[in-house]
Amino acid sequence: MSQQPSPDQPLPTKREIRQAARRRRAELAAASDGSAAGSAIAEAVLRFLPERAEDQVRVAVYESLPDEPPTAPLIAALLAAGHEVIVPIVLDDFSLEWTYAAEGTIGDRGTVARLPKDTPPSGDGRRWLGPGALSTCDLVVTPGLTVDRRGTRLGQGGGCYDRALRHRDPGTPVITLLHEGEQRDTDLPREAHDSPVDGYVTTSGRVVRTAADSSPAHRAG
Ligand SMILES: Nc1nc2c(c(=O)[nH]1)N(C=O)[C@@H](CNc1ccc(C(=O)N[C@@H](CCC(=O)O)C(=O)O)cc1)CN2
Ligand SMILES: Nc1ncnc2c1ncn2[C@@H]1O[C@H](COP(=O)(O)OP(=O)(O)OP(=O)(O)O)[C@@H](O)[C@H]1O
Repeated sequence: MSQQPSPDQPLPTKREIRQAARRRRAELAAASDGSAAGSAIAEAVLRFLPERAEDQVRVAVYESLPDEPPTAPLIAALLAAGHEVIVPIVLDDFSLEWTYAAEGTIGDRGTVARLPKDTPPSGDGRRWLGPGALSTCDLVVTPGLTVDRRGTRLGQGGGCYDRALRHRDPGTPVITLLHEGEQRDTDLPREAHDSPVDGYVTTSGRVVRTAADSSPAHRAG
């Protein structure tokens, strides 16, 4: 995405950018080869794993919705390599709760159906790991509609990841998955709660590290 702002037009709001990004996502998803995209993402994210990847690492991912860059092959590849994968459930206050992803259960949960707090886990042996589980991860892979060159990420607007990322270890890299073409050349609006990401991976398998930024919002919280 590369809309150039014109000097006499007001800057678009997050809401306007989000609406345009959702429309664009629907078009890109319809034109995308999901199977190639899933493999490209899995390969690229495995390459992004921190150095000690020969050991078991813990990675936070999410279960993708139909228009999103597909995550099922990534989750399967991480599990096959012996890593731990946690995925989020969203609670009614838009905070995220985490549970282990297990092969065979991928995609069978409503990842955006908000659950009342204190809902017991359903399914064999599943347990909640607590919102703080993100602090134990070696890599966090987030959803997002677009990311700019400074690493500002625009999500679905619930603020779920903005809240959740406050729990991560400041040294843990955070990357967003995008369809190729969703990256943004002009700056997104950044608010104090927005936690910039370290990079993004596209459905073409491109790994892009976003510029380090020391603005006050960086690593906020
Ligand atoms: N695949 C995927 N999982 C994800 C996210 C995402 O973007 N993609 N999230 C990224 O943050 C979190 C969920 N974000 C959410 C943001 C808004 C609403 C929401 O407003 N829900 C409405 C109903 C929406 C519907 O049914 O379509 C509601 O509960 O009233 C829910 C979840 C966690 N899991
Ligand atoms: N740490 C927080 N505590 C409370 N509210 C927050 C926090 N972070 C964000 N919010 C609120 O969440 C709402 C959505 O924020 P924003 O538009 O930045 O979402 P987003 O980044 O697109 O969504 P997401 O993080 O779910 O991908 C805003 O009203 C914001 O004030």
